[in-house]
Amino acid sequence: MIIETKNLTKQYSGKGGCKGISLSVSEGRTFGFLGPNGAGKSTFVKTLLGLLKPTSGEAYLLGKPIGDIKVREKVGYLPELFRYHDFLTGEQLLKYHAELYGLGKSEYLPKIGGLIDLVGLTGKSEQKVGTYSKGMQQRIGLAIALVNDPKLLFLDEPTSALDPLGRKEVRDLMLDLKSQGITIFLNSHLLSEVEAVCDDIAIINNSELVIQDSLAALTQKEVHLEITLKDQLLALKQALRSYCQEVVEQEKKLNITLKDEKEITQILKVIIEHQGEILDIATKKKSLEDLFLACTQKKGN
Ligand SMILES: Nc1ncnc2c1ncn2[C@@H]1O[C@H](COP(=O)(O)OP(=O)(O)OP(=O)(O)O)[C@@H](O)[C@H]1O
Repeated sequence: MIIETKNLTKQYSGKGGCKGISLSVSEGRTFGFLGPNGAGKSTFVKTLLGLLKPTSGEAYLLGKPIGDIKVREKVGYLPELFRYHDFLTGEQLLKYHAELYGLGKSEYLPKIGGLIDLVGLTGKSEQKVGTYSKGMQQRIGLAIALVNDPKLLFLDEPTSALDPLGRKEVRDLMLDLKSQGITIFLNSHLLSEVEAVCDDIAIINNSELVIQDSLAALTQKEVHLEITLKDQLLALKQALRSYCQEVVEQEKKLNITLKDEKEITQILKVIIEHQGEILDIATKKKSLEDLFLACTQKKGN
């Protein structure tokens, strides 16, 4: 496991923060960490990065207890509330962070230009960061997070300041980094972004972990089928009940829940065998939004 925590707790004077979080992230995966505002996401990430001291519990990055200097050299971080040195140019800022990572000039100089291009700041590297727009500042932050060629990358709301085109570019960049085997820990409120790039997710609510699994397992198990028939057929409904997890009837509409989409063909066969005439059919898979709402509305949010 590249990240592993056991009952990790960080509270502020006994309140807020994150509580008793036990989760694990496998190497090479893109992990989405979700939760409502104030749920404890940033606290958890800052604790893993050694920016906050845990109140209790254990945490390991790359197999070593948090705080290990050698491990920090392999970790990249884009904070949620980024604020950089206004008086430096983009290029100077990147060089400064490369040196903070202990990289020698011969290591970092050849890659500065490539990083500037990668985050879409071509032609802007000589400009002072103080004159950058918020989106440009977030882009330079992303370049800083990549300057040490991290094995593990923490991105806290990496597209919050970007326009739709910029969001797509960063999404593609995340997919590219993933294809290079980099593990990404992504905090995001944009569920469509999480659905597009993440393999696994965890949802945190009121400081506590509610759920953790692969995105596919959490969102694609059940299929909901809504079928409108020309006539109500009692024998058909009875036959369907023996095949489906759940059949709810609303006049001529049947709302059917199946364990798997492979069962759709069988359902259609049963309807045809019973001379049922289908007027309309729609399928709906459980979305990440449904899951998020179910997990975060339970405890009174
Ligand atoms: N420095 C602090 N002092 C006191 N309480 C804090 C501090 N930082 C965070 N908290 C509290 O801890 C809880 C979790 O905050 P955190 O910033 O970790 O949430 P988050 O999930 O990242 O929220 P958001 O999605 O809004 O960024 C909140 O109740 C917050 O008020």
